[in-house]
Amino acid sequence: MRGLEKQGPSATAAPCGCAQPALETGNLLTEPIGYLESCFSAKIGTPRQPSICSQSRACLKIRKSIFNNPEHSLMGLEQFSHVWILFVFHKNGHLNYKAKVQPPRLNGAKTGVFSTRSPHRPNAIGLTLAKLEKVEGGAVYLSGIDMIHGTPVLDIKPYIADYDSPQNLEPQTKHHKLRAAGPSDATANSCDQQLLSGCEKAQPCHSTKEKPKCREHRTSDENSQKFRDTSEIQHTLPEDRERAVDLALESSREETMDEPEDQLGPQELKSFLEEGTDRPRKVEGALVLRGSSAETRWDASCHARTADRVPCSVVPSWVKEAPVATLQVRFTPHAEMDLRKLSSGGASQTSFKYFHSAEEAKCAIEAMLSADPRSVYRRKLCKTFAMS
Ligand SMILES: C[S@@+](CC[C@H](N)C(=O)[O-])C[C@H]1O[C@@H](n2cnc3c(N)ncnc32)[C@H](O)[C@@H]1O
Repeated sequence: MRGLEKQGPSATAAPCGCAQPALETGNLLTEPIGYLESCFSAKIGTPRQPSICSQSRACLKIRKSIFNNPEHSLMGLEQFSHVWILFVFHKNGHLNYKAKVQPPRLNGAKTGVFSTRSPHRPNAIGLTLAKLEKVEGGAVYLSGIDMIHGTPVLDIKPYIADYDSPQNLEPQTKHHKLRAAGPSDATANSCDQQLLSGCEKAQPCHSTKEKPKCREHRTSDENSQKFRDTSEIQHTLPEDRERAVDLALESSREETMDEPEDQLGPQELKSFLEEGTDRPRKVEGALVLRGSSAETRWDASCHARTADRVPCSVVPSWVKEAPVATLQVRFTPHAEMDLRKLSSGGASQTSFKYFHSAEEAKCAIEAMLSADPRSVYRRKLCKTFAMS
Protein backbone atom coordinates (compact mmCIF):
# COMPACT_ATOMS: atom_id res chain seq x y z
CA MET A 1 0.00 0.00 0.00
CA ARG A 2 1.60 3.25 -1.08
CA GLY A 3 0.54 5.38 1.81
CA LEU A 4 3.42 7.80 1.88
CA GLU A 5 4.89 7.71 -1.55
CA LYS A 6 5.96 11.07 -2.90
CA GLN A 7 6.27 10.33 -6.60
CA GLY A 8 4.90 7.98 -9.21
CA PRO A 9 7.22 5.48 -10.88
CA SER A 10 9.77 6.90 -13.25
CA ALA A 11 9.03 6.02 -16.83
CA THR A 12 12.57 6.43 -18.04
CA ALA A 13 15.96 5.59 -16.58
CA ALA A 14 16.89 3.23 -13.76
CA PRO A 15 19.05 4.64 -10.89
CA CYS A 16 22.15 3.30 -12.65
CA GLY A 17 21.29 5.29 -15.75
CA CYS A 18 20.71 2.19 -17.87
CA ALA A 19 17.55 1.79 -19.82
CA GLN A 20 15.02 -0.11 -17.74
CA PRO A 21 13.67 -3.40 -18.94
CA ALA A 22 10.53 -2.95 -21.03
CA LEU A 23 8.16 -4.41 -18.44
CA GLU A 24 9.36 -1.94 -15.80
CA THR A 25 8.38 0.99 -17.96
CA GLY A 26 5.13 -0.58 -19.07
CA ASN A 27 6.34 -1.27 -22.57
CA LEU A 28 4.97 -4.69 -22.98
CA LEU A 29 5.68 -6.66 -26.07
CA THR A 30 2.58 -8.79 -26.25
CA GLU A 31 2.24 -12.18 -27.78
CA PRO A 32 -1.33 -13.28 -28.36
CA ILE A 33 -2.26 -16.48 -26.58
CA GLY A 34 -4.45 -17.24 -29.56
CA TYR A 35 -6.53 -15.80 -32.37
CA LEU A 36 -10.27 -15.86 -32.01
CA GLU A 37 -12.39 -17.90 -34.38
CA SER A 38 -15.51 -15.77 -34.28
CA CYS A 39 -18.90 -15.87 -35.93
CA PHE A 40 -18.37 -12.24 -36.95
CA SER A 41 -16.18 -11.59 -39.95
CA ALA A 42 -16.27 -7.79 -40.00
CA LYS A 43 -16.55 -4.92 -37.56
CA ILE A 44 -19.83 -3.80 -39.03
CA GLY A 45 -22.55 -6.06 -37.76
CA THR A 46 -20.58 -7.15 -34.72
CA PRO A 47 -22.38 -6.37 -31.45
CA ARG A 48 -21.08 -3.31 -29.63
CA GLN A 49 -21.07 -5.17 -26.34
CA PRO A 50 -21.28 -8.86 -25.44
CA SER A 51 -24.59 -8.41 -23.63
CA ILE A 52 -26.34 -7.51 -26.86
CA CYS A 53 -26.28 -10.97 -28.38
CA SER A 54 -25.83 -14.01 -26.19
CA GLN A 55 -25.94 -16.29 -29.24
CA SER A 56 -22.72 -14.88 -30.71
CA ARG A 57 -20.15 -17.65 -30.50
CA ALA A 58 -16.41 -18.05 -30.76
CA CYS A 59 -13.60 -20.48 -30.12
CA LEU A 60 -10.13 -19.71 -28.87
CA LYS A 61 -7.33 -22.23 -29.24
CA ILE A 62 -4.33 -21.55 -27.04
CA ARG A 63 -1.23 -21.50 -29.20
CA LYS A 64 1.43 -24.10 -28.69
CA SER A 65 4.04 -21.39 -28.94
CA ILE A 66 2.69 -20.03 -25.65
CA PHE A 67 2.36 -23.33 -23.81
CA ASN A 68 3.63 -26.68 -25.01
CA ASN A 69 0.58 -28.25 -23.48
CA PRO A 70 -2.16 -25.64 -23.89
CA GLU A 71 -4.66 -27.80 -22.03
CA HIS A 72 -2.61 -27.43 -18.86
CA SER A 73 -3.11 -23.69 -18.91
CA LEU A 74 -6.87 -24.14 -19.03
CA MET A 75 -7.07 -26.57 -16.15
CA GLY A 76 -9.83 -25.54 -13.73
CA LEU A 77 -11.24 -22.86 -15.99
CA GLU A 78 -14.26 -25.02 -16.80
CA GLN A 79 -15.48 -24.41 -13.25
CA PHE A 80 -16.25 -20.80 -14.06
CA SER A 81 -19.30 -19.69 -15.96
CA HIS A 82 -17.85 -16.44 -17.30
CA VAL A 83 -14.45 -15.20 -18.36
CA TRP A 84 -12.87 -11.87 -19.12
CA ILE A 85 -11.21 -11.78 -22.51
CA LEU A 86 -8.49 -9.21 -23.08
CA PHE A 87 -7.82 -8.63 -26.71
CA VAL A 88 -6.38 -6.29 -29.31
CA PHE A 89 -8.57 -4.21 -31.59
CA HIS A 90 -6.29 -5.30 -34.38
CA LYS A 91 -8.38 -3.78 -37.15
CA ASN A 92 -8.12 -0.22 -35.83
CA GLY A 93 -4.53 0.83 -36.14
CA HIS A 94 -2.58 2.22 -33.21
CA LEU A 95 -2.65 5.85 -34.18
CA ASN A 96 -6.32 6.00 -34.71
CA TYR A 97 -7.42 7.46 -31.40
CA LYS A 98 -8.58 10.78 -29.99
CA ALA A 99 -9.01 12.15 -26.47
CA LYS A 100 -12.71 12.74 -27.03
CA VAL A 101 -14.99 10.35 -28.82
CA GLN A 102 -18.63 10.16 -29.81
CA PRO A 103 -20.09 6.94 -28.45
CA PRO A 104 -23.17 5.84 -30.39
CA ARG A 105 -25.31 6.03 -27.28
CA LEU A 106 -24.55 9.73 -26.88
CA ASN A 107 -25.93 10.29 -30.34
CA GLY A 108 -23.26 12.70 -31.53
CA ALA A 109 -22.18 14.25 -28.22
CA LYS A 110 -18.54 13.94 -27.21
CA THR A 111 -16.99 12.51 -24.10
CA GLY A 112 -13.52 11.48 -22.97
CA VAL A 113 -12.28 8.22 -24.47
CA PHE A 114 -11.62 6.75 -21.03
CA SER A 115 -15.24 7.18 -20.07
CA THR A 116 -16.27 4.94 -22.94
CA ARG A 117 -15.71 1.46 -24.31
CA SER A 118 -14.58 2.85 -27.63
CA PRO A 119 -12.42 0.49 -29.73
CA HIS A 120 -10.29 3.51 -30.67
CA ARG A 121 -7.99 3.97 -27.69
CA PRO A 122 -4.27 4.47 -27.08
CA ASN A 123 -3.37 0.86 -26.48
CA ALA A 124 -6.13 -0.69 -28.57
CA ILE A 125 -7.00 -3.13 -25.80
CA GLY A 126 -10.51 -4.53 -25.56
CA LEU A 127 -12.15 -6.19 -22.60
CA THR A 128 -15.12 -8.49 -22.96
CA LEU A 129 -16.98 -10.53 -20.41
CA ALA A 130 -17.96 -13.70 -22.23
CA LYS A 131 -19.87 -16.76 -21.22
CA LEU A 132 -17.73 -19.85 -21.07
CA GLU A 133 -19.54 -22.61 -22.89
CA LYS A 134 -16.93 -25.30 -22.55
CA VAL A 135 -13.25 -26.07 -22.35
CA GLU A 136 -12.01 -28.81 -24.61
CA GLY A 137 -8.36 -29.71 -24.67
CA GLY A 138 -6.49 -26.53 -25.38
CA ALA A 139 -9.52 -24.62 -26.60
CA VAL A 140 -12.23 -22.54 -24.98
CA TYR A 141 -15.66 -22.09 -26.47
CA LEU A 142 -17.36 -18.80 -25.76
CA SER A 143 -20.66 -17.11 -26.33
CA GLY A 144 -21.87 -13.56 -25.92
CA ILE A 145 -18.86 -12.06 -27.62
CA ASP A 146 -18.30 -8.81 -29.54
CA MET A 147 -15.00 -9.54 -31.30
CA ILE A 148 -14.39 -10.25 -34.94
CA HIS A 149 -12.74 -13.29 -36.48
CA GLY A 150 -8.97 -13.24 -36.15
CA THR A 151 -8.92 -10.99 -33.07
CA PRO A 152 -5.64 -11.50 -31.21
CA VAL A 153 -6.41 -12.50 -27.63
CA LEU A 154 -3.93 -11.44 -24.96
CA ASP A 155 -5.35 -13.07 -21.89
CA ILE A 156 -8.23 -14.94 -20.28
CA LYS A 157 -9.22 -14.36 -16.66
CA PRO A 158 -12.07 -15.90 -14.74
CA TYR A 159 -14.95 -13.65 -13.79
CA ILE A 160 -15.33 -13.64 -10.03
CA ALA A 161 -18.26 -11.53 -8.91
CA ASP A 162 -16.74 -11.10 -5.46
CA TYR A 163 -13.76 -9.34 -6.98
CA ASP A 164 -15.15 -7.90 -10.14
CA SER A 165 -18.42 -6.39 -9.08
CA PRO A 166 -18.73 -3.37 -6.76
CA GLN A 167 -21.69 -4.89 -4.92
CA ASN A 168 -19.33 -7.45 -3.54
CA LEU A 169 -16.90 -5.10 -1.92
CA GLU A 170 -18.99 -4.93 1.23
CA PRO A 171 -16.45 -6.20 3.74
CA GLN A 172 -14.43 -3.08 3.04
CA THR A 173 -17.13 -0.56 2.36
CA LYS A 174 -19.57 -1.62 5.04
CA HIS A 175 -17.48 -3.00 7.82
CA HIS A 176 -14.25 -1.13 7.46
CA LYS A 177 -15.83 2.11 6.26
CA LEU A 178 -13.07 2.80 3.82
CA ARG A 179 -15.13 4.91 1.51
CA ALA A 180 -15.15 8.18 3.34
CA ALA A 181 -16.05 10.03 0.19
CA GLY A 182 -17.18 8.65 -3.12
CA PRO A 183 -19.94 8.33 -5.60
CA SER A 184 -23.49 8.27 -4.36
CA ASP A 185 -25.01 4.94 -3.45
CA ALA A 186 -27.16 4.98 -6.51
CA THR A 187 -24.10 5.11 -8.72
CA ALA A 188 -22.09 2.63 -6.69
CA ASN A 189 -24.89 0.13 -6.77
CA SER A 190 -25.18 -0.14 -10.51
CA CYS A 191 -26.33 -3.62 -11.40
CA ASP A 192 -23.60 -5.97 -12.48
CA GLN A 193 -26.39 -8.00 -14.00
CA GLN A 194 -26.22 -5.68 -16.96
CA LEU A 195 -22.69 -6.79 -17.63
CA LEU A 196 -23.55 -10.39 -18.02
CA SER A 197 -24.81 -12.00 -21.10
CA GLY A 198 -27.40 -14.69 -20.79
CA CYS A 199 -29.11 -13.10 -17.79
CA GLU A 200 -32.43 -11.57 -18.44
CA LYS A 201 -33.75 -8.12 -17.70
CA ALA A 202 -31.74 -6.27 -15.12
CA GLN A 203 -33.92 -4.52 -12.57
CA PRO A 204 -33.05 -1.01 -11.50
CA CYS A 205 -31.30 -0.87 -8.15
CA HIS A 206 -33.15 1.48 -5.83
CA SER A 207 -31.48 1.10 -2.51
CA THR A 208 -29.45 -1.42 -0.63
CA LYS A 209 -32.55 -2.26 1.43
CA GLU A 210 -34.30 -3.58 -1.61
CA LYS A 211 -31.53 -5.92 -2.58
CA PRO A 212 -32.43 -9.58 -2.64
CA LYS A 213 -30.87 -11.37 0.27
CA CYS A 214 -28.05 -13.14 -1.42
CA ARG A 215 -25.19 -14.14 0.82
CA GLU A 216 -23.53 -10.77 0.48
CA HIS A 217 -26.74 -8.92 1.18
CA ARG A 218 -27.97 -10.64 4.28
CA THR A 219 -28.02 -8.70 7.50
CA SER A 220 -25.32 -9.45 10.00
CA ASP A 221 -27.86 -11.17 12.25
CA GLU A 222 -28.93 -13.44 9.49
CA ASN A 223 -25.34 -14.12 8.70
CA SER A 224 -24.22 -14.75 12.22
CA GLN A 225 -25.69 -18.23 12.53
CA LYS A 226 -24.15 -19.22 9.23
CA PHE A 227 -20.93 -17.62 10.32
CA ARG A 228 -20.81 -19.75 13.44
CA ASP A 229 -21.16 -22.82 11.30
CA THR A 230 -18.45 -21.62 8.96
CA SER A 231 -16.06 -20.63 11.68
CA GLU A 232 -16.38 -24.06 13.24
CA ILE A 233 -15.27 -25.55 10.01
CA GLN A 234 -12.50 -22.99 9.78
CA HIS A 235 -11.26 -23.77 13.24
CA THR A 236 -10.82 -27.39 12.43
CA LEU A 237 -7.99 -26.35 10.16
CA PRO A 238 -4.79 -26.84 12.14
CA GLU A 239 -3.14 -23.64 10.98
CA ASP A 240 -6.06 -21.47 12.04
CA ARG A 241 -5.32 -21.68 15.70
CA GLU A 242 -1.76 -20.55 15.27
CA ARG A 243 -2.28 -17.35 13.36
CA ALA A 244 -2.17 -13.89 14.78
CA VAL A 245 -1.05 -10.51 13.57
CA ASP A 246 0.36 -8.22 16.19
CA LEU A 247 -1.52 -5.07 15.32
CA ALA A 248 -4.84 -5.00 17.25
CA LEU A 249 -8.57 -4.74 16.45
CA GLU A 250 -10.23 -8.05 16.19
CA SER A 251 -11.49 -8.83 12.77
CA SER A 252 -13.89 -11.64 12.26
CA ARG A 253 -14.51 -13.58 9.19
CA GLU A 254 -17.26 -11.85 7.28
CA GLU A 255 -17.70 -14.49 4.67
CA THR A 256 -20.40 -16.99 5.37
CA MET A 257 -21.23 -20.23 3.78
CA ASP A 258 -24.72 -20.90 2.65
CA GLU A 259 -26.47 -24.13 3.20
CA PRO A 260 -26.83 -26.19 0.09
CA GLU A 261 -30.32 -25.78 -1.24
CA ASP A 262 -30.21 -27.81 -4.37
CA GLN A 263 -27.91 -30.06 -6.24
CA LEU A 264 -26.86 -29.23 -9.73
CA GLY A 265 -23.91 -30.19 -11.86
CA PRO A 266 -21.87 -27.73 -13.86
CA GLN A 267 -23.63 -28.61 -17.04
CA GLU A 268 -27.07 -28.26 -15.50
CA LEU A 269 -26.06 -25.00 -13.99
CA LYS A 270 -24.68 -23.75 -17.25
CA SER A 271 -27.80 -24.73 -19.14
CA PHE A 272 -29.82 -23.01 -16.47
CA LEU A 273 -27.79 -19.87 -16.94
CA GLU A 274 -28.46 -20.13 -20.61
CA GLU A 275 -32.10 -21.14 -20.59
CA GLY A 276 -33.47 -19.99 -17.27
CA THR A 277 -35.24 -23.23 -16.40
CA ASP A 278 -37.52 -23.46 -13.39
CA ARG A 279 -35.36 -25.63 -11.25
CA PRO A 280 -32.74 -23.19 -10.09
CA ARG A 281 -35.42 -20.81 -8.83
CA LYS A 282 -35.03 -22.72 -5.62
CA VAL A 283 -31.39 -21.79 -5.56
CA GLU A 284 -30.27 -18.56 -3.97
CA GLY A 285 -26.72 -19.17 -2.93
CA ALA A 286 -24.57 -22.21 -2.84
CA LEU A 287 -25.18 -25.25 -4.90
CA VAL A 288 -23.74 -28.63 -4.23
CA LEU A 289 -22.67 -31.06 -6.85
CA ARG A 290 -21.99 -34.50 -5.56
CA GLY A 291 -19.57 -36.30 -7.79
CA SER A 292 -18.84 -39.97 -7.58
CA SER A 293 -15.62 -39.57 -5.65
CA ALA A 294 -15.54 -36.14 -4.12
CA GLU A 295 -17.99 -33.41 -3.30
CA THR A 296 -17.68 -30.16 -5.12
CA ARG A 297 -19.41 -27.07 -3.88
CA TRP A 298 -20.57 -24.66 -6.50
CA ASP A 299 -21.39 -21.17 -5.57
CA ALA A 300 -23.86 -19.22 -7.56
CA SER A 301 -23.22 -15.55 -7.10
CA CYS A 302 -26.57 -13.90 -7.02
CA HIS A 303 -26.12 -10.21 -7.31
CA ALA A 304 -28.82 -9.77 -9.86
CA ARG A 305 -31.77 -7.58 -9.14
CA THR A 306 -34.08 -9.92 -10.98
CA ALA A 307 -37.35 -10.75 -9.31
CA ASP A 308 -36.63 -14.46 -9.19
CA ARG A 309 -33.02 -13.99 -8.07
CA VAL A 310 -31.37 -16.09 -10.71
CA PRO A 311 -27.70 -16.77 -10.23
CA CYS A 312 -25.65 -15.08 -12.89
CA SER A 313 -22.17 -16.40 -12.58
CA VAL A 314 -20.54 -19.49 -11.19
CA VAL A 315 -17.18 -19.90 -9.53
CA PRO A 316 -15.50 -22.95 -8.02
CA SER A 317 -15.69 -23.48 -4.29
CA TRP A 318 -12.08 -22.59 -3.59
CA VAL A 319 -12.73 -19.00 -4.54
CA LYS A 320 -15.11 -18.43 -1.63
CA GLU A 321 -13.95 -21.09 0.73
CA ALA A 322 -10.21 -20.93 0.39
CA PRO A 323 -8.41 -22.94 3.08
CA VAL A 324 -6.70 -19.80 4.31
CA ALA A 325 -7.78 -18.35 7.62
CA THR A 326 -8.59 -14.73 8.21
CA LEU A 327 -6.11 -13.23 10.61
CA GLN A 328 -6.75 -11.23 13.73
CA VAL A 329 -5.15 -7.81 13.57
CA ARG A 330 -3.98 -5.99 16.68
CA PHE A 331 -2.34 -2.59 16.66
CA THR A 332 0.44 -2.21 19.17
CA PRO A 333 0.57 1.05 21.17
CA HIS A 334 3.58 1.97 19.08
CA ALA A 335 1.67 1.47 15.84
CA GLU A 336 -1.26 3.51 17.21
CA MET A 337 1.15 6.29 18.08
CA ASP A 338 2.66 6.28 14.60
CA LEU A 339 -0.79 6.49 13.08
CA ARG A 340 -1.67 9.47 15.26
CA LYS A 341 1.58 11.18 14.31
CA LEU A 342 0.91 10.69 10.64
CA SER A 343 -2.62 12.00 10.86
CA SER A 344 -1.64 15.13 12.76
CA GLY A 345 0.15 16.18 9.56
CA GLY A 346 2.19 19.18 10.71
CA ALA A 347 4.06 21.08 7.99
CA SER A 348 7.40 19.50 8.83
CA GLN A 349 5.95 16.03 9.33
CA THR A 350 5.33 13.22 6.96
CA SER A 351 1.60 12.74 6.52
CA PHE A 352 -0.82 10.58 4.65
CA LYS A 353 -1.11 11.06 0.97
CA TYR A 354 -3.76 8.50 0.14
CA PHE A 355 -5.67 8.21 3.41
CA HIS A 356 -8.08 10.80 4.73
CA SER A 357 -7.57 10.00 8.40
CA ALA A 358 -5.78 7.75 10.84
CA GLU A 359 -9.00 5.80 11.27
CA GLU A 360 -9.18 5.17 7.56
CA ALA A 361 -5.54 4.10 7.44
CA LYS A 362 -6.16 1.76 10.33
CA CYS A 363 -9.14 0.22 8.59
CA ALA A 364 -7.13 -0.25 5.42
CA ILE A 365 -4.25 -1.88 7.27
CA GLU A 366 -6.62 -4.13 9.13
CA ALA A 367 -8.44 -5.14 5.96
CA MET A 368 -5.21 -5.88 4.18
CA LEU A 369 -3.55 -7.83 6.97
CA SER A 370 -6.61 -9.79 8.01
CA ALA A 371 -6.72 -11.19 4.48
CA ASP A 372 -3.23 -12.63 5.13
CA PRO A 373 -1.06 -11.03 2.45
CA ARG A 374 1.84 -13.41 3.05
CA SER A 375 3.08 -15.67 0.31
CA VAL A 376 2.32 -19.36 0.72
CA TYR A 377 6.02 -19.88 1.40
CA ARG A 378 6.05 -17.35 4.24
CA ARG A 379 2.78 -18.62 5.63
CA LYS A 380 4.28 -22.06 5.99
CA LEU A 381 7.59 -20.81 7.27
CA CYS A 382 6.35 -18.51 10.02
CA LYS A 383 3.10 -19.29 11.71
CA THR A 384 2.74 -15.86 13.25
CA PHE A 385 4.04 -12.51 12.23
CA ALA A 386 4.23 -9.07 13.68
CA MET A 387 4.40 -5.59 12.27
CA SER A 388 5.03 -2.40 14.07
C1 LIG B 1 -17.34 -1.07 -28.71
S1 LIG B 1 -16.15 -2.37 -28.83
C2 LIG B 1 -16.29 -3.06 -27.22
C3 LIG B 1 -15.37 -4.20 -27.02
C4 LIG B 1 -15.21 -4.63 -25.59
N1 LIG B 1 -16.41 -5.18 -25.04
C5 LIG B 1 -14.70 -3.49 -24.75
O1 LIG B 1 -15.49 -2.88 -24.03
O2 LIG B 1 -13.51 -3.24 -24.75
C6 LIG B 1 -16.91 -3.59 -29.82
C7 LIG B 1 -16.80 -3.25 -31.27
O3 LIG B 1 -15.44 -3.30 -31.63
C8 LIG B 1 -15.30 -3.72 -32.97
N2 LIG B 1 -14.32 -4.81 -32.97
C9 LIG B 1 -14.46 -6.07 -32.52
N3 LIG B 1 -13.34 -6.75 -32.69
C10 LIG B 1 -12.45 -5.91 -33.23
C11 LIG B 1 -11.10 -6.02 -33.65
N4 LIG B 1 -10.43 -7.16 -33.52
N5 LIG B 1 -10.50 -4.94 -34.20
C12 LIG B 1 -11.16 -3.79 -34.33
N6 LIG B 1 -12.43 -3.62 -33.97
C13 LIG B 1 -13.08 -4.66 -33.44
C14 LIG B 1 -16.65 -4.19 -33.44
O4 LIG B 1 -17.17 -3.22 -34.30
C15 LIG B 1 -17.49 -4.24 -32.16
O5 LIG B 1 -18.80 -3.85 -32.40
